[in-house]
Amino acid sequence: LAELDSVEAELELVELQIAELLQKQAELTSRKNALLQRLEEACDAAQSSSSSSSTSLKSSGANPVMSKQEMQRYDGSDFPWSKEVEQHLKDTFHLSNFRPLQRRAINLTLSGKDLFLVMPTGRGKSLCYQLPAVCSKGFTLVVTPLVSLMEDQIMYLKSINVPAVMLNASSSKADAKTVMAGMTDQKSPFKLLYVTPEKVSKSKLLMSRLEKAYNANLLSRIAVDEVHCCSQWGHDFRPDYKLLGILKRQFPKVPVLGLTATATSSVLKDCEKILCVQQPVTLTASFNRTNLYYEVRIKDSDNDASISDIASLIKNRYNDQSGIVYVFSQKDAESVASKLQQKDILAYPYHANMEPDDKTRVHRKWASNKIRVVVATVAFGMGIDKPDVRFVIHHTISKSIENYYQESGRAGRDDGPADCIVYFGFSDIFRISTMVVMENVGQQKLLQIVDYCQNIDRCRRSLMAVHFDEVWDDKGCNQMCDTCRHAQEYTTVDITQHAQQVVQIVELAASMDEKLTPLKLVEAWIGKGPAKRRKMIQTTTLSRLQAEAVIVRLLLLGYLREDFSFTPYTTYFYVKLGRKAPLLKNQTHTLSMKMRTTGSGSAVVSTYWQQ
Ligand SMILES: Nc1ncnc2c1ncn2[C@H]1C[C@H](O)[C@@H](COP(=O)(O)OP(=O)(O)OP(=O)(O)O)O1
Ligand SMILES: [Mg+2]
Ligand SMILES: [Zn+2]
Repeated sequence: LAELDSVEAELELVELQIAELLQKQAELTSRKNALLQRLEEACDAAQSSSSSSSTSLKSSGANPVMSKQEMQRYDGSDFPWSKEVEQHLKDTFHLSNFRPLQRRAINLTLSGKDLFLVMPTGRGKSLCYQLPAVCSKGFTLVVTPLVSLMEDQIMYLKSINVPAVMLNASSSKADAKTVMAGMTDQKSPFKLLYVTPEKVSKSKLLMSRLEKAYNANLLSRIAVDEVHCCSQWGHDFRPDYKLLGILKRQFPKVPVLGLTATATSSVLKDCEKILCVQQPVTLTASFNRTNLYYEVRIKDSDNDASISDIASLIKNRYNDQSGIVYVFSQKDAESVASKLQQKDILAYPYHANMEPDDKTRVHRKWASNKIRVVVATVAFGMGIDKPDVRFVIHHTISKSIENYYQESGRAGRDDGPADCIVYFGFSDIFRISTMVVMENVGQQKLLQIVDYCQNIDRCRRSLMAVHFDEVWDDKGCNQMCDTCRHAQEYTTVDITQHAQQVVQIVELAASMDEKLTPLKLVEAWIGKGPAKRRKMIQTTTLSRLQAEAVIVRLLLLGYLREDFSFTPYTTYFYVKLGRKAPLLKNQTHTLSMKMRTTGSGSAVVSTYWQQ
């Protein structure tokens, strides 16, 4: 029986090793593919003539239906409509330049192509149908999921003297009648008609008017905003969007333009089918915000210098500039704001529990530059569209990379340089972990952002890109993240022995039926625990920060894992051995991690690894 046990243990070990190798294989394969893609792209660029060679690289937004050269033609301004387009950009929309892909999208749709446009939020998708609408005969039909979005757009268009109307469940009979009549009026009393998908699927009257307009060549274009709502795979499925295929079937000559910020290719494929558009050109703007500098600073739980660090950044580097400091809780919002105030910084707190009037007041003051800094929870989000935010500092990590991307992305909307700095503290991981414990993939997502913070193997941008199905190579970063900027200062350290020590402590605790919080684990290991325990374990020579870093690494890699325990008042996070822990018993198994050798810049990071 004992022999059986030992064979089974060995078998388990082998299986783990196989799993590890398979994972490594998958990683290498995906890196190989990314490199092959780049090579193909480079060859493509070098090959100037043949227009038959086509690529289908999602990362560069290219299309199987169109060659690269053909596509580039649409970046030009030698189309019959180009003069008019430029004119309206400046005189009607009061904008000086196009943002990436806007001109291409506008030229494509004005050429009559069916087009899917994928761009991150706030990058300017609306202009890509509003501007063509103004330059075309007749009107553009815009399908939008929410009446509030419609109202916002119509208010904006009225303010710049572009006539636009809407039809939805709450339109009055008289309004609807005027709109219906206007649709076939050769003088085009409006350039854009906003409707809900329900109107299209339920109103025969609307369809009959659209048909008349179509026959009179007055239906110039169909824009389907938030097009991912068509697909059940998307996160916002709307049943009425499923019926919008009728538009292309009835009005085949009218170009369709689908717009979304959701980039998944399976969703887009689904939308194509539902809208009955065949092989649309798909333009995917990168989610990479090249003007943002990403940086992670280590927060020392022994001696939290983050507040004074933040204060000195605000006073020196961001003197007189606008920014946001995101914090974990309402309590933190109050306390961090008041600590900053003590350091003579005019910072106001903002959180969900404030009176609506107070919230509006803080937002207004900040938007009009009367105050420069808001210390906020994530409640400060919706409707924040200040262009000149120069810094977004996270006093505590976000709960996922997607959240971090959105929150930090409020910086630099004007395309000017801006900084996104996150303070990464060991104990914060477990504060958030117990908060998201009920969410389905909460832990998984949290570990991803922890990996983002701790991983200095790779460019911060490329770690983020994975979440948007993109490949941003490290060169594209242009040293706009701290790992790329400080690549010289890193060294790879063998942490096998450290890992073995940690595993021993966890095993010892388990044998004594003691539950270990991460804090207790660190303290035991650095020799700060009760004397009795200190005798039984091997303490480390590592500093506290280094010890924490190793433990986080072991959690990320699966040598340790979390174990939650609920009381009526709170949730506890305990550390247990992970499924990979047995691998450390194997003599040939080694573990290493990259560490920063000497600190530069902030005093907060300087405590990393002394060689
Ligand atoms: N070329 C440009 N130059 C400067 N600002 C621009 C340009 N194009 C658009 N904008 C501004 C106008 C808006 O205030 C802001 C957001 O545009 P908008 O079209 O509403 O974004 P969007 O539709 O892509 O985002 P969402 O996915 O959130 O709907 O960008
Ligand atoms: Mg939009
Ligand atoms: Zn980088």
